Amino acid sequence: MVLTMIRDIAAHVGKEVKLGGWLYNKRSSGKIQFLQIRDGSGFIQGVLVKSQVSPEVWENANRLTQESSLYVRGTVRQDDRAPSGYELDVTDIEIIQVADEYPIALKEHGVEFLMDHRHLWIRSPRQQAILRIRAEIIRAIQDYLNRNGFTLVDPPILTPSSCEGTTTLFHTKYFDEDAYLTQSGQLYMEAAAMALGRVYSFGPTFRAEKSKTRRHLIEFWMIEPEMAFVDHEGNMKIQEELVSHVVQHVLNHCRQELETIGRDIAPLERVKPPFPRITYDEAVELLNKEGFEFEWGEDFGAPHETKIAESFDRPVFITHYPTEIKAFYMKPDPNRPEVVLGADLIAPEGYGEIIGGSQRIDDPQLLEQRFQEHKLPREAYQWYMDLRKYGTVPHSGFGLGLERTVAWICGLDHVRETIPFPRMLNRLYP
Ligand SMILES: NC(=O)C[C@H]([NH3+])C(=O)NS(=O)(=O)OC[C@H]1O[C@@H](n2cnc3c(N)ncnc32)[C@H](O)[C@@H]1O
Ligand SMILES: [Mg+2]
Repeated sequence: MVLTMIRDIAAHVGKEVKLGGWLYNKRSSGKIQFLQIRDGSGFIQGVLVKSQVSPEVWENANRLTQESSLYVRGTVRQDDRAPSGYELDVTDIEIIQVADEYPIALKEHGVEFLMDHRHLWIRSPRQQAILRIRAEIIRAIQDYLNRNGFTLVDPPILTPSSCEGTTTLFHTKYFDEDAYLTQSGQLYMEAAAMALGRVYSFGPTFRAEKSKTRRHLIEFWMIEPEMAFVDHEGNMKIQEELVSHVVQHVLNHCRQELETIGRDIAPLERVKPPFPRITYDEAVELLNKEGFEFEWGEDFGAPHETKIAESFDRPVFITHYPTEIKAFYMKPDPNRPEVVLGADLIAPEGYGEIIGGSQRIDDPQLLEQRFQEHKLPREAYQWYMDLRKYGTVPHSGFGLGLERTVAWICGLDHVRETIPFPRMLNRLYP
């Protein structure tokens, strides 16, 4: 008798197998019970015929409650009517534990209730499907970057300074020094790029954002490629190739999961390079034509990004933002210093910014000037300044927000479903 997993059941048609799993649901028609069993790798229906099993086994089936854990033995039968294509003719049930009354019954629940029970909610088919797509997106990102000469480099989580402004820093003590949870691995990736050429980091980043929106998390995961000798346009080319590769990978490997969550894949099938590029100036003009009263120099909010994206059938780069509203490290356009050589990538369908990136300042004098303008503690950035003194080169990079990318590709309403245990304003549990 082989102990197998539901994902491998096709290899055992006609044979008796043993499965370990949980009872997802059950129904009975008097002399026959239908057990929906899940084992983490999939779902299968177990059919129990009263006349063909011992009274003990039949009684065990009666005792099972939602999410009870069990071993079940039976013969695998191919059945095209079954969602998985197979059924199990059950011969034996060994109960591991009869679960207490399961709080997430198979009916609608409020969001806060589900979030309070996130550690159980992730067992539902929909949440399993989203987490599987998230994992495939991570796999596709690493596949693309590893195949294109990038080296994974891990930046520190505890840092002495800010990267993306000082208003969203998480402060902590580092013995008797002040430290901050990383907002972005970028500055360290710039150092790594001067060593290894093309690098990327993939890890959690932290922003003490007081924003309670469907796109903001307090702890989110970011992929941050950094490339020596790559300019602004080269940076965008890599981004559009990466995002297109990821979407295609999900379409090729996650059809069942996309179906489970009811995702319309037509918008995803249009995600192919090159992506359109629109300058900040052109975007401001578009918004005003569309009835927004938008002033040059302001930053775009979600409604603005949604309206801009509606003019395109795939993700769109907005380039050349005003220098004043962007981070200190962004290289100004030599022909027009009031704008920077950077871009945000805006996803369609109202998902907004999924990537922020730019070419970096490589001139030591200009960087010194920026430290002063942004009132940054100079000593904490001495190492970063050294990169401009010992062989500075043109270089660029970007940060892809994993959860926003998952939300867009899955077509979800809120980023809370994109991460196993979301950290949001007023949510630190479970
Ligand atoms: N290496 C780099 O060049 C990255 C750069 N230092 C950076 O952090 N840019 S970013 O602030 O726009 O954040 C990048 C992306 O990170 C995501 N992001 C940024 N902030 C959040 C929050 N609060 N929640 C979820 N996702 C977030 C979003 O997709 C952004 O486009
Ligand atoms: Mg940004």
